[in-house]
Amino acid sequence: MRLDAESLSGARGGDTVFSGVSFALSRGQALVVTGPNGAGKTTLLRILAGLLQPAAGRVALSGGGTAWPDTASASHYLGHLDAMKTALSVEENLLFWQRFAGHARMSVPKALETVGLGEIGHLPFGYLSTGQRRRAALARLFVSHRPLWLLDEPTSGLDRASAGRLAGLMEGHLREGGMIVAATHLPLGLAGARELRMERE
Ligand SMILES: Nc1ncnc2c1ncn2[C@@H]1O[C@H](COP(=O)(O)OP(=O)(O)OP(=O)(O)O)[C@@H](O)[C@H]1O
Repeated sequence: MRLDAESLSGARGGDTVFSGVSFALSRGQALVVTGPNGAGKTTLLRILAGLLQPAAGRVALSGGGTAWPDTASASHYLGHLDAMKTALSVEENLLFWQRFAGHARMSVPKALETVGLGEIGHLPFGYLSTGQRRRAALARLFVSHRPLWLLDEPTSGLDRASAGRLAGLMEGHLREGGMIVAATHLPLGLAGARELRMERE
């Protein structure tokens, strides 16, 4: 499987945010996207996820077969917001995501253990601390399999131990042949990841 971004431009509100972004990613590879606030990292991730149209250029996923014909179907997109309902329990939220995304992988309790939240699946999501919310959102990556992880500031709100745990989980995904594009202001601890530095236009 291979992800190709060719001469991508991104625009928001009619203004060009970035242009001429090209990269290729194969199984087992990660790209870390860095740059100042407003450089277009989130815009790029949303284009890769199929949530925004590029202003120019194209995104192509090859080798995904009928299960993963494009990046929208092949990816987990983890944005700034945790995309969880505060009134539902953590488990209920994750069950929803598992049914929605399909390709069930781990059970919800197992995914919660994986992110170190084994004890609190029964709590309403709204009761969780900032870092616990982020970890619960990260559990979405494990309840359903998607080969491409698109992660926007994945360590935001995480303590050092949780960030280290996430680095290990991301490396596990790469070892299994997955791909990761992650926007970040902080080092993610991903050995061998390439960097795409974005600047404000
Ligand atoms: N919905 C929108 N309408 C108009 N402009 C937008 C919209 N969303 C983002 N922008 C603008 O697009 C530019 C790029 O924003 P983006 O969120 O992609 O940057 P970023 O690199 O992810 O920043 P940060 O590091 O702060 O998360 C910014 O100037 C922002 O104000």
